[in-house]
Amino acid sequence: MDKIIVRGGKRLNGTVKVEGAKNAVLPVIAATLLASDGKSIIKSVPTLSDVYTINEVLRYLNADVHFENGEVTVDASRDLSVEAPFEYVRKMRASVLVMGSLLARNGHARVALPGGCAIGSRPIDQHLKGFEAMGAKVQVGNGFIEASVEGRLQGAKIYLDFPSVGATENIMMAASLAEGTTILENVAKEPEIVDLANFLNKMGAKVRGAGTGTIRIEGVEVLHGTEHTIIPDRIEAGTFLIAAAITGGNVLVQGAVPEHLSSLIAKMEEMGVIFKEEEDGIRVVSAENLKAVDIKTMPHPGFPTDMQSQMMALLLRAKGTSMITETVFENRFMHVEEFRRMNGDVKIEGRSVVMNGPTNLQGAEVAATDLRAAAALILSGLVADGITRVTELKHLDRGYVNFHQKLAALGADIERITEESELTLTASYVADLNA
Ligand SMILES: CC(=O)N[C@H]1[C@@H](OP(=O)(O)OP(=O)(O)OC[C@H]2O[C@@H](n3ccc(=O)[nH]c3=O)[C@H](O)[C@@H]2O)O[C@H](CO)[C@@H](O)[C@@H]1O
Ligand SMILES: C=C(OP(=O)(O)O)C(=O)O
Repeated sequence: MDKIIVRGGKRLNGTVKVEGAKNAVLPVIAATLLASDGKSIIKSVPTLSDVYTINEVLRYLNADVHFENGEVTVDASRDLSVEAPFEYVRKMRASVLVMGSLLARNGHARVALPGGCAIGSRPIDQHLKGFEAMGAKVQVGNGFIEASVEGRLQGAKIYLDFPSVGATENIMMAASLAEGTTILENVAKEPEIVDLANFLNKMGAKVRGAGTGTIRIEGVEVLHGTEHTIIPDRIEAGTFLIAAAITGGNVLVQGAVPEHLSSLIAKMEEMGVIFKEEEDGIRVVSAENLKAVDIKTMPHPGFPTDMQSQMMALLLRAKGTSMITETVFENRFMHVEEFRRMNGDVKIEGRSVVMNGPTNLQGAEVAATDLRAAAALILSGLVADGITRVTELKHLDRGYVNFHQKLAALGADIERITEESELTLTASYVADLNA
C-alpha cells in the first residue's frame, strides 16, 4: 500500500500546470456512446484511475476505446450491450452516467445500483425521475436499476428538486436523442455541464442554456463522433492555489480559469491572500497573516463541496474562529478526525465544523477518507511540524495526476513510497544506528 510522506516547512514557488477536468471528462466519455457513427476523439484527458474505469465500462458495453498520450478515442458505432455491472459502479459512482446514453441509444439500460459512499448516501432518484418523464419504465431490483422504453424517449418538461450535476448530465444525454423538446429546470450550472453541452452540440445535438438554470434540448435522430478538448480542472487548480497560500509561497497555476474559481478566490481574498491574473493562469502572490472566514458549500456558482476539505486545511492556519457548513453532501466531514490527529482544533456541530486557528499542525499518520480529503491532508502536511504520512492513496489517484511530483517540483519535501520500501528504509536506518 503506497504512502505519501511529507516533511513540512517549505514555501512553494514556481509554476504548476493543471490537467483536464475529471468531472468534465467522465460525462463526456459517457456521451460518446450516443454516437452511432464516426469516432470521438477527446483531448486533454487526465491519467486518472476514474478515466481507466469509465473506459473499461465502455469496453464492457462493446465500444472500442483507446487511451494514449492524453487522448481517448471511442468508436461506439457497433451495437452496444445494455449492462454496467457492479464491479465498475462500485469503483466509481460516475459509471451511472452511461445510463442516459444507453437508454437513448438502445431503448434499454441496466446499471448496478451505486449505493452510498464515504461522503453521503447519494441517491439517483432525480436521474430516474427524468428518464420516467421521458417515457421510460424504471424498475429497481436485485441490485440493479433497469430502464426501458418502447420506441424513442419523448421530450418532456422536467424540474429537478435539487440542481444535481449527475442528473442534469444524464438527462441532457438522454434528451439529445429523444423525440421532441426537453425543458430541464433547476439544473446544475457547473462549468462541466457547459463542457458536456458543447461536446453534445459538436456531435449534432441541440442543447441551449447550459450554464443557466434552464436547459432546452431539442432531440435529434442521430449523433456522430467528434473532437473535443476537455476544460481545465478547477478543483485541481483550486487545490494548488491553496497549496501556494498555505505555505506562503508564490505559484502560478497555469491553465486555471478565474471565472470557474470565483467563489474560492473571493473567500481566499477575504482571508488575505493576494492573487494576480496572468495571461495563462492565476498566481498566488502572497498569503500572510491569514484571517478566519465562514464558508457554506453550495451548487455552482456557490462554494464547491469538492474544495471544502482543502479549505479546511487552510482555515486551520487562519487566525480566529472559522465555520464551514456543508449543504451539498450530508456526510462530507470524515476528514475532520484526521485533521484532529494532526492537532487541528476542529469540531463537528451538525452540518458545520468550527475551527479555531491558527493551529500548530503536527505531523502524524493519517488516512485519506475521500479524494479531496487526501489532497487536504497532504496540504496540511506541507506546513505541519515533522513528518506526515498519508495512506489510502487510491482515493488521491481517482482525482489527481502526479500530485506529489507536482508539489515536489514546486519545492515541497514530499515523496511517495510503497509500504515495502518504507520497511526497507526503516530496516536500513536501524542497521545504520546499530553499526
Ligand atoms: C463525477 C462528478 O462530476 N462528481 C461531482 C458531482 O457528483 P454528483 O453528480 O454525484 O453530485 P450531485 O450534484 O448529483 O449531488 C449533489 C447532492 O444531491 C443529492 N442527489 C443527487 C442526485 C439525485 O438523484 N438525488 C439526490 O438526492 C446527492 O445525494 C447530493 O447530496 O457533483 C458533486 C457536487 O458538486 C461533486 O461533489 C462531485 O465531484
Ligand atoms: C466527490 C467527487 O467525485 P465523485 O463524484 O466522482 O465521487 C470529487 O471529485 O470530489
